[in-house]
Amino acid sequence: MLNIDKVSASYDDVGLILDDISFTVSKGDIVALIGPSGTGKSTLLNSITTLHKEYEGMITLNGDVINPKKQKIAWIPQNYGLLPWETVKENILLGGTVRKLKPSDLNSRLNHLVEELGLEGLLERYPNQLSGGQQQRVAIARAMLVTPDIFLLDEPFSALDALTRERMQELFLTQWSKELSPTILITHDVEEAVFMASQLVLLSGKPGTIKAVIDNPSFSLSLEEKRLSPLFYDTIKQVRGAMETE
Ligand SMILES: Nc1ncnc2c1ncn2[C@@H]1O[C@H](COP(=O)(O)OP(=O)(O)OP(=O)(O)O)[C@@H](O)[C@H]1O
Repeated sequence: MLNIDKVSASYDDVGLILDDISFTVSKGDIVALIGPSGTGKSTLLNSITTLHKEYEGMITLNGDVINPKKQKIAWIPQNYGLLPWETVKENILLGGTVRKLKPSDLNSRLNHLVEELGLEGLLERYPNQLSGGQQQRVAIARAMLVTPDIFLLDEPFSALDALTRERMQELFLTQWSKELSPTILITHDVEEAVFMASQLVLLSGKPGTIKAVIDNPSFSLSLEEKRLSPLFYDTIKQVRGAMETE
């Protein structure tokens, strides 16, 4: 379980960005963080990865202070985080560095993802030779290469066209459901949040605080029926309503 306990984050030159944020993400949960631009969503993910260190409060994973050298964090940052001097294939394989897998297992996972994500023919290219959507799909492949202790997804599908985006949401959920790693998803798309998350945490204000926490009753529906279900639409309406109220 990922536990975020009374976290208040700041930047030296800017001051307080996030104020007293607490929530937990259990195995089997996907928490969507939604809220206006600048409420500190990415800062919270950066704090969990330990990249951002200016915060008070505690962030633990299964009771231990987070340590990316020991725990496998699959992180898709907003700028994709690809290494420009490595090829697409090398960038994807970086996702396997913490968990030691047999080369044959790693290769079959790689081949499966390359096919599912439509990356055939791009493996020897460098990131600057790819479109934004292609770079984002490489970052998704890297995050999904091995099962992590947690997924941190910062607008992971934002650069994809609408149909690819829906396919990637389904691909992620299908793979995720095999191991159920605690997951935080940042998205500006309410429909995406309700399609993917078991719980939605709404942030607002500057500094960002938690405005509402909404459980998603449509989470357990099958992928085939979810987008068509009244429960799905009712939840989207509920979330929009909560975002609009002061
Ligand atoms: N490295 C930094 N130094 C100083 N201020 C920063 C830094 N990174 C972010 N900020 C500021 O912190 C605030 C929160 O930024 P953050 O990116 O966490 O918000 P966000 O909710 O993820 O926004 P968005 O939805 O636009 O991605 C913003 O006002 C931003 O300008």
